[in-house]
Amino acid sequence: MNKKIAFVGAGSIAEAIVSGIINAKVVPASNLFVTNRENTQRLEELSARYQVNALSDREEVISNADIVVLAMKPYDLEQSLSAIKGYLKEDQFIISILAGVSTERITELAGINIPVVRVMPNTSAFIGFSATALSKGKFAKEEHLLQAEQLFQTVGTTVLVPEKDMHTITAISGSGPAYIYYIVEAMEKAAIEAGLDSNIAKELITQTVIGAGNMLKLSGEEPDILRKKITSPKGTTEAGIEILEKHHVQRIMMECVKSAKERSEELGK
Ligand SMILES: NC(=O)C1=CN([C@@H]2O[C@H](COP(=O)(O)OP(=O)(O)OC[C@H]3O[C@@H](n4cnc5c(N)ncnc54)[C@H](OP(=O)(O)O)[C@@H]3O)[C@@H](O)[C@H]2O)C=CC1
Ligand SMILES: O=C(O)[C@@H]1CCC=N1
Repeated sequence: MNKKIAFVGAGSIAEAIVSGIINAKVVPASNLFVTNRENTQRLEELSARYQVNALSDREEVISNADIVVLAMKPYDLEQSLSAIKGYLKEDQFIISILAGVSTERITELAGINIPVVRVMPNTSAFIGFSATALSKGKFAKEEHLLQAEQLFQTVGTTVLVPEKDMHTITAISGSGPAYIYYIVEAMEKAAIEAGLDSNIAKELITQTVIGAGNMLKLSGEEPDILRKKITSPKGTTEAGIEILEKHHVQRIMMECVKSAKERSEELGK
């Protein structure tokens, strides 16, 4: 892709995407520009690690870009856009990865009819395994959506969705890896508490998660069927799942997603 891409925000998700794009060799590092608010040490770090153009000069970063990726926290958006809006042009387009914030709000803050594509990736972009959802705003055309999709296909799988679904998607696949890590943390603690060597525990648990993920993707079977195949009558899994059922863990997970979705809605206000 022969486009210059500017990241405004140089945090964990910006790095995951930059790393994924560079590994996929679709956009050369020399076409990637990164800026942030004040942390120059972070910019130096990214420049050394990925050979991208990591610069404090926002004007240089924005005015040379074809695509501007907004990657700051939602509550920093207003201040950030007011600092860069003077350099934005209608022949560029914005990709926003901010949780909760609508394309309409971004256009309003940008103050020009610039195309905006809203994207929700996750940090697995770092290794090319993001699950990314995209939707286009009022001024975005199919070509913008297609370019954004092509870009995010380099860091994982993509789906096109109506913007109204973005809050739910943010709660499911944007935050989703964190829920899995949370469970992994607990499994590791239990294994170590039971006397297992921590490296052995980590290796077994990581491979278990990878295996379960690949089974979901490749076996064509529903998760409850896969689970039942592991659960022998009066066996170990049954004993474990009984505790999860007793504590209503599925219902708690549903509440977790609902709460994350509600937070996404709040962030957009
Ligand atoms: N982390 C994740 O898994 C995901 C995050 N997102 C979304 O991505 C966004 C970023 O998240 P994350 O990477 O975790 O956040 P981080 O806190 O890691 O990074 C935020 C970045 O924004 C920069 N920033 C803040 N204010 C400004 C400003 N005025 N101008 C330019 N840059 C600014 C910060 O710079 P400085 O350090 O100099 O202050 C920092 O580099 C959020 O909106 C989040 O909703 C979406 C999907 C997944
Ligand atoms: O926690 C957050 O708000 C962001 C959005 C999705 C993942 N991290």
